[in-house]
Amino acid sequence: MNNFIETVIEVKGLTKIFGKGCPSCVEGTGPDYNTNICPYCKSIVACSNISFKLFKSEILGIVGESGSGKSTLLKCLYLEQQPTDGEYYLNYYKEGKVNIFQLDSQEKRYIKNNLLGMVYQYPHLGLDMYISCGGNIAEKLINSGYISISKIRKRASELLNKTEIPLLRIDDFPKNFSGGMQQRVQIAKALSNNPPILFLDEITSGLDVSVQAKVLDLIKSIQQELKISMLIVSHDMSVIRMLADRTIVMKNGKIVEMGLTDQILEDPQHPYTQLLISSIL
Ligand SMILES: Nc1ncnc2c1ncn2[C@@H]1O[C@H](COP(=O)(O)OP(=O)(O)OP(=O)(O)O)[C@@H](O)[C@H]1O
Repeated sequence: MNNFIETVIEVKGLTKIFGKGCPSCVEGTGPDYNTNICPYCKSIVACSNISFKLFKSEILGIVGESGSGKSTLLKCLYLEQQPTDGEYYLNYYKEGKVNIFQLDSQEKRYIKNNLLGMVYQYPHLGLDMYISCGGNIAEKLINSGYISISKIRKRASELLNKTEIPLLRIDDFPKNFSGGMQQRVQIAKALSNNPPILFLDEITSGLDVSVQAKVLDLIKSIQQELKISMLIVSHDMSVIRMLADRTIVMKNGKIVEMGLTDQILEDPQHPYTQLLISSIL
């Protein structure tokens, strides 16, 4: 843990409620009640008072069953969704002294284009299937300030090389690629502007087991080489076991357990975590 001393993200009290909400939403939902639906106003409490830190160069896993609030949390952090409440600090932006959720849309766009990368579960969310693989990467590079065509092409080639996509496919459309290859193009695109932080949402769901293993290996080697901080969401404890240094376990919108992945695997404290782990043993 000594390597993980610098905090790159700090999240405090993040809550996202779908519906009109009421003062009892947060207290009336969660794993103790086995629901994320408020019994009083029937709103959905997707994320409930979530607080954690992401450290420099670590992979932090977020695991939980479908509906536990993982994707909503990631969407809030990638600034695609505005939370109902909470604070979000990035040490790469104004030395971590400004609550990112309170910024205007222009500043949020700057942060998305320069500091954050995202790899989605479904490649069509991260890629335009009808522009070339190189064109997809170029789009992101242009958004982050690249203007020289030759530099863009050079950077795109470097990224394809890093993500093990044959260079001769640079002008092909991602719609003609296999699922595993589409995920690798997404990873190349997400890395193109050298973001210090990368979010990954269920990136291996829907891939064959052998392809899953290759994508996970790629993520691991990229992280080791580039030392970027990653937040990886999965419902699959074996994905988290393979990648994450620390793990957050979520259920019904709340954190039930957080700690070193090895510790959580060896000595899970919460019954829900014990259940998740028994599923992979
Ligand atoms: N736009 C929305 N409007 C209403 N409810 C939503 C919306 N998005 C998510 N929810 C609800 O919020 C809760 C958390 O959903 P979320 O997608 O974050 O969970 P998850 O853990 O990522 O699960 P999955 O892996 O199935 O996506 C669920 O009950 C979901 O139905």
